[in-house]
Amino acid sequence: MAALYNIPSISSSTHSLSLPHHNQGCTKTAPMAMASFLSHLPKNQTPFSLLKISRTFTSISSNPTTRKPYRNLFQVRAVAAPAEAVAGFDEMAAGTQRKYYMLGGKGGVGKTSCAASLAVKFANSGHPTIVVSTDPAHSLSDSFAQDLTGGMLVPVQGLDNPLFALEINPEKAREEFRTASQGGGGSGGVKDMMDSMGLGMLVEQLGDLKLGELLDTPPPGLDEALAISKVMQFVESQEYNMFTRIVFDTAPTGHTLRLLSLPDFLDASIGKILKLKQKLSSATSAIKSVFGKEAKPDDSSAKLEKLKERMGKVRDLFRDTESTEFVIVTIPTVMAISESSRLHASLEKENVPVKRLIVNQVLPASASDCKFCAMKRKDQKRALDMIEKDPELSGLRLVQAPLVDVEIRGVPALTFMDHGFQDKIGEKFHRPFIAAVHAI
Ligand SMILES: Nc1ncnc2c1ncn2[C@@H]1O[C@H](COP(=O)(O)OP(=O)(O)OP(=O)(O)O)[C@@H](O)[C@H]1O
Repeated sequence: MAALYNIPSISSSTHSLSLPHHNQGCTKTAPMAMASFLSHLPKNQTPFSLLKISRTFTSISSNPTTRKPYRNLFQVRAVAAPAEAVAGFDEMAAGTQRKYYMLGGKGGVGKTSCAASLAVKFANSGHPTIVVSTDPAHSLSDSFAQDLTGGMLVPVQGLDNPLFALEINPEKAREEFRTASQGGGGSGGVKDMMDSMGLGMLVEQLGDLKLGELLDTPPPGLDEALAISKVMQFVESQEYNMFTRIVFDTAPTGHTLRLLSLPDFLDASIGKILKLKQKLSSATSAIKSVFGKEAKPDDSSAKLEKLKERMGKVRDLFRDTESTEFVIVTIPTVMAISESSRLHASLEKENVPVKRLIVNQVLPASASDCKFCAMKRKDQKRALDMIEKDPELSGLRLVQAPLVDVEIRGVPALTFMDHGFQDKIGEKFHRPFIAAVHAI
């Protein structure tokens, strides 16, 4: 368990983090993020139309030698109308109380990019933040252009304030379930022993469900629920109480819905497993006493009970209106909006608080008026009108994010995306947005 989440220790008195490697400090690695960002630019090409990147990087190369902190070396600026480019995220960054944000929606709509962008926004607003991907198909590493696959919290490079990221390995979470279900001296052990005595058939007869199948195929959503429960365990500890924003990049819609129904499913299935274990263990004790063997204590039932309890906590977290908000991410297409509407209905049914809808990849008005763009914009407009009429979605606060013509990777790009977010309230739909990343 400890190996699975090798979390760096935190000195709460100084609010600084003891990092696993001395050179991973948040303020020292902006050039790496920038270098990584720049590595995606085509050679000898003026960068993309939406980003103008200053090529004056002399200070970047000198810093590793001088070891001066990189604080404020880079700024991402909205060149067009910065005053109006107020991020729709601002409201979410307000307040000092700890908040959990779960971002979810249809596959590929930009959940990870928005979760990463939101986390950067929180950190830049002074919130020590943790962003966790619980989506079994991770892309948070790609989004931050950093390797986050090590099963430990990694400081995100290029920020002044603490932002830590983590991708949770679903295979390890599943393994944890198998271990808890089978347990030392549990059904597996019992079956092996009884097999060795030629009594394996008895185990089959005692089983009132296909135990093997259940153990080998954990219920859908369990890996993600376990991941969330893990994060809850450590962030609830004293050591982590400085973190005031926890952002979850969750798996696509279907998975989320299964996750929400999981605690009830587990109540039923764990109940069955426990019943079966009881039958097996009393049969085994009787057989062992006949053969004069000592019965080994079985702690797997306690583990299963614990698992059930942890899943219950995840269920409660999702429904906690005080501290939690589920943010639906969508794109302006009829299909995505229809799915978001269904997702909202299901979340409401499950009493999960939803206040906001992020509409990502909205075509900016500045995009050239080629036939394709004009058609696309018309199409998007139709989809956005659909939101206004949709009984599930019309009541949500709408945050729009522009479609950008660069791949969103690394902190500067994610910050740029944050500046591009606009609140629909008081805004005319479609605003040109141009950002410049400057090395000062
Ligand atoms: N506003 C945007 N403009 C341009 N590209 C974007 C935008 N948002 C996301 N993308 C790109 O779309 C792709 C998918 O984004 P992302 O991984 O964030 O989606 P996702 O919903 O998390 O996907 P999955 O469901 O596979 O986890 C990425 O290549 C990302 O860079």
